[in-house]
Amino acid sequence: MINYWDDLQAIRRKRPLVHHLMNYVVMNDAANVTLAVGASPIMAHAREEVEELAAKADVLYINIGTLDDRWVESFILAGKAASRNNVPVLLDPVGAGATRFRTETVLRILDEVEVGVLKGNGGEMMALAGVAGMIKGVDSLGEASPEIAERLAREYGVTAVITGPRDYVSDGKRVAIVSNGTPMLQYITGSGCMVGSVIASFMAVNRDFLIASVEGLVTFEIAAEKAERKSSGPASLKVNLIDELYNMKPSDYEMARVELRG
Ligand SMILES: Nc1ncnc2c1ncn2[C@@H]1O[C@H](COP(=O)(O)OP(=O)(O)OP(=O)(O)O)[C@@H](O)[C@H]1O
Ligand SMILES: Cc1ncsc1CCO
Ligand SMILES: [Mg+2]
Repeated sequence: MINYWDDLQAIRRKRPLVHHLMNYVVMNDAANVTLAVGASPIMAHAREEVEELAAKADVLYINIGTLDDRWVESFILAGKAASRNNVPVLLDPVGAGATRFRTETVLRILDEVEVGVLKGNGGEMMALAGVAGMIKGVDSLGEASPEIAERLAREYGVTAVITGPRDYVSDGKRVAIVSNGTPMLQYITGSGCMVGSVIASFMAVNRDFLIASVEGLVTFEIAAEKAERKSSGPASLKVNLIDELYNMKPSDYEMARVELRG
C-alpha cells in the first residue's frame, strides 16, 4: 500500500527546501516542477555557499549535467555537508558512460557522499553497472532491467532508480517496476532531471527511499499522461505537465501502474 496522496499532501504542508545543484539546461524547469508539487527549490552551486545550504536543506539533489571542475568541487562539498547533517541526497549521473570525466565524477561522489537515491536513464545506469556503449551524450540507447537496478543498489548501497519506458527501482531487497508515462517525454530535455526533483520532494517526507522514488515517478508520469491529452507536441507537454502536477487529485492515482516485488 503506497500512500501517494498523503505524502503529496505532506510535501504541501511541509514545503521542504530542496537544494539543487542542477545543470544550466534544466535549472528553470526543475525549479518550477518542484514548486508545482509544493516543495521549495533553491538552485545554488557556488562553492562559497553550498555547504551552508546543504546542511540546512531537507533534501540535496546533485545533478552533474553541466559539470566542470568547479562544479565537481561543489558536488563534493555539498554532498559531504548533507551527509554530516543527515540530509538525504539524490544523485543524477547525467551522461555517465559518455565521457571518462562524467563516469569518474559519479564514482567519486558515490565514494565520498552518503547517496540515498541514484537515478539515471538506462544507458547511464548500465555504464555504472559495467555495461558500456548504451549511452549517446545524455540519451540512453537501451533499456536496463530490474536485475541491473538490484545490482547497482547492492554495489553502491543506494536505492537505484532506472528511468525509461518502464522504470526499475531497487533498494537491493525489493524491486518496483513503474509503467506510467508517455514516449513524448523523450522529446523534452530534462524530463529525467525533472522527475528527479519530484522524487527528491518525496524523499523529504518519506525516508523509505524505494517508496519515495515510486511516489515521485508515478506522480510525475501520471501528470505527463494527463498533460499529453491536452498537448500538440513537446513544448505544450512541458507547460501542461507543470499545470497537471499542480492540479493532482487523489483519484488521479488510480492510474498508477506499479508492480512491487519483495
Ligand atoms: N517510452 C517511454 N514511455 C513512457 N515513459 C517514458 C518513456 N521514456 C521515458 N519515459 C519517462 O520519462 C521520464 C524521463 O526518463 P528518461 O529515461 O527519458 O530520462 P533521461 O534520459 O534522464 O532524460 P533527460 O536526460 O532529458 O533528463 C521518466 O519518468 C520515464 O519514465
Ligand atoms: C541536454 C543536456 N546536456 C547536458 S545536461 C542536459 C539536460 C538533460 O539531461
Ligand atoms: Mg537524465
